[in-house]
Amino acid sequence: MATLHIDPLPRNATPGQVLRFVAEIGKIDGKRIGKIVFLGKGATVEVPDTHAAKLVTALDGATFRERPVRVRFATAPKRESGPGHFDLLARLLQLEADEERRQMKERAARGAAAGDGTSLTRLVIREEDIGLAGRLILTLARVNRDPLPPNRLQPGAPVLLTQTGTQRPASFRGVVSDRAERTIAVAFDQSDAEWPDDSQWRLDLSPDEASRQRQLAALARAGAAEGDRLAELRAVLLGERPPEFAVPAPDAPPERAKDAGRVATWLSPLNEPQRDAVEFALAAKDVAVIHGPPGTGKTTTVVELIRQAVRRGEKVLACAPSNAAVDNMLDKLIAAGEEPVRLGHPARVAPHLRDRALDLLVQAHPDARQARKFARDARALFRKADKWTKNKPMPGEKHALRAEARDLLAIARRTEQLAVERVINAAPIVCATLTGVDSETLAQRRFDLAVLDEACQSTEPASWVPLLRANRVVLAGDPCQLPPTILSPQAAEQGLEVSLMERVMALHGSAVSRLLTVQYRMHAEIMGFSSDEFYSGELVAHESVTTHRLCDLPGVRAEPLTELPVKFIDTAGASYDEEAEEDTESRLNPQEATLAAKYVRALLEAGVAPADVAVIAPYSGQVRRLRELLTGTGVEIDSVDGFQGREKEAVVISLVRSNPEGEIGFLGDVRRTNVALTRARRKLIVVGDSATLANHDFYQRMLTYFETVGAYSSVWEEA
Ligand SMILES: Nc1ncnc2c1ncn2[C@@H]1O[C@H](COP(=O)(O)OP(=O)(O)OP(=O)(O)O)[C@@H](O)[C@H]1O
Repeated sequence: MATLHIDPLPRNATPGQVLRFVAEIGKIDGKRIGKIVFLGKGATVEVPDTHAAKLVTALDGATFRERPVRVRFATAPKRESGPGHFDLLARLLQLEADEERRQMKERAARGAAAGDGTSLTRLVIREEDIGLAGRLILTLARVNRDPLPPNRLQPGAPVLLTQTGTQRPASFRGVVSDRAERTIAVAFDQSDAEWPDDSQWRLDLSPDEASRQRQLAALARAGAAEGDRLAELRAVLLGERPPEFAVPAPDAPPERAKDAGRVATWLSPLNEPQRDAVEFALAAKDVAVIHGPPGTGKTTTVVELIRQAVRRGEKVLACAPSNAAVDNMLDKLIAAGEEPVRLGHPARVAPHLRDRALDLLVQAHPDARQARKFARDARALFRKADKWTKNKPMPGEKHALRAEARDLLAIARRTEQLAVERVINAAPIVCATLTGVDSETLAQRRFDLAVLDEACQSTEPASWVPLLRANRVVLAGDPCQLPPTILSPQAAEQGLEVSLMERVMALHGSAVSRLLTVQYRMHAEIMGFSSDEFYSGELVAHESVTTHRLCDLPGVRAEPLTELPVKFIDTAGASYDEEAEEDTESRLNPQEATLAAKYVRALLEAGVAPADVAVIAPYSGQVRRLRELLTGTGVEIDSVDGFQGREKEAVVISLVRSNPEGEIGFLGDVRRTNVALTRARRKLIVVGDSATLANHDFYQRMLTYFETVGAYSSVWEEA
């Protein structure tokens, strides 16, 4: 097979479309084309050697969705080398920062204070508590105890708490640690600050400037590196040097096989392609990529890889772009018996995993207890020095006391730092978000291996933050699932949307990657559309899931709803019109929400456990409406982004868009829909308006698929 590179393509092009394009224009039987190795703003496609030259001639200059494409044999796409590349990324980060500020200003102007969901006003402090490793936790509520209005202050969000109604308002930076219908809890590092408790307060979302600074610093270091491991890794990741893999010498004794990545004892039951991927990644001296469609066990494989690396005495940095994805990996590592340390603010760690958070582990360490004692003693000395006002102390005595207190404080800080180092040094696995790999905590510490899960959801600048400390890197992800969120269209256009993983795959293709294709999640009919559309029909359902149904679960009644794996309910013609949500820019569709909620209740009535059901909507306005409708059911309701990497037995999707103009907004990024459609194990229910959706080829094909598998129904039949 030869490999061709086609670009540029629209970001929402699907593998199915690209393969059809190659087949039609190149006049070649679609079955003869191999797979798509990579798809981003360009595509790398495998084609038979005998047809390769002919295809390049036919396709080069042909138009794909009205834009001409360039087609050539895949060699490293040209990038500026070294500093040029990193300067460009730094400029794109700056564009993104400018756009973020512009949008915040615009929202503030439009929403005049609380209306845009980024602020909560008229708050009072209801409770004070100490938690999350000695932090002050304030629980705030509305003065009149009303429910909080819709807002974007999610747990983990950085916020600014400001006193209102005073001349010189105090303000404090914190992190949202919990949220309920009427209260919001915020964690503050300054546990001994003065809190005027009879005041009113406002909370504002504040931009995460620290994360951007870390990325800029990482880019500067990566660009300037010379003569060290970072410079070598950079050369491979920019395509200036081919990646190297350890190969066993033909006459090497069996015990040397592990040098080439061979695994003697498997720690979990992986299938053959997953084992091959682990060994391939262990043999990589620079970089390896593990990619595959939803549910093919990328995270499962990465967890085995990390454990095998640790068994070889290596230190591993396990990262992902979001807190949810890091926790997903952490969860699996803990379930496997590992004891990783999780960096980051404890409020951003899922509550059931917080005992692995660095701050909490340090707090329990004997050195840290000693440090707290030194700090207490120092404060006592300061107080003593301040008290001597009546009886005149000996000359210099106050000064000496203060000097002693300062020395003690310095010792306390060093002792605390030592405790941090000891906890981290004792852990072979450190987990963090990409930009949570902070230099203050990790100091000069290096890792043998950095693993980046959900790597396609990260921008390249963020990926360089952990790479600065790693000798080798393994990237795992799926270019057909969610891309990074970019606010600035200009930055996206100039390349910020292309993840490091996509770029590396485009550069080195299958020489650097292993593909997983057997999935362990979805019934074959749930999988079918996604497989044809995004994965050239290559996705295979493992026999343990091919025909599994909801009614096979204990306690679930057998009826059509639980026996059939897929159902699409078409709301066309029923006037279920979408609306813009008041106060935010989001969308909702109230009647569609009611219909989706009706199906959720029917599933629960049939005996499906609430924890096994999820409702997904692409718009946060609809998510909020569904949460209201399903309060108290225990069913999880979230946006697509909140579900990437996860699964449920039954999933109900509300597609929301329904308008006479046929506008589908960001449903147009079909990778988002791919994620939504591939979360269900045994039952997928989709509610949507075919009259709006069918204006778009992708959704037209989705509707045809639902018809083919007998899953199509109209809301009129349901009434
Ligand atoms: N070899 C295997 N044998 C049995 N079950 C497996 C195997 N590999 C993965 N699974 C199961 O398949 C499901 C999906 O695995 P995992 O979450 O690792 O996939 P993923 O590729 O990371 O998914 P996504 O693309 O959604 O992030 C999980 O329930 C996992 O336990």
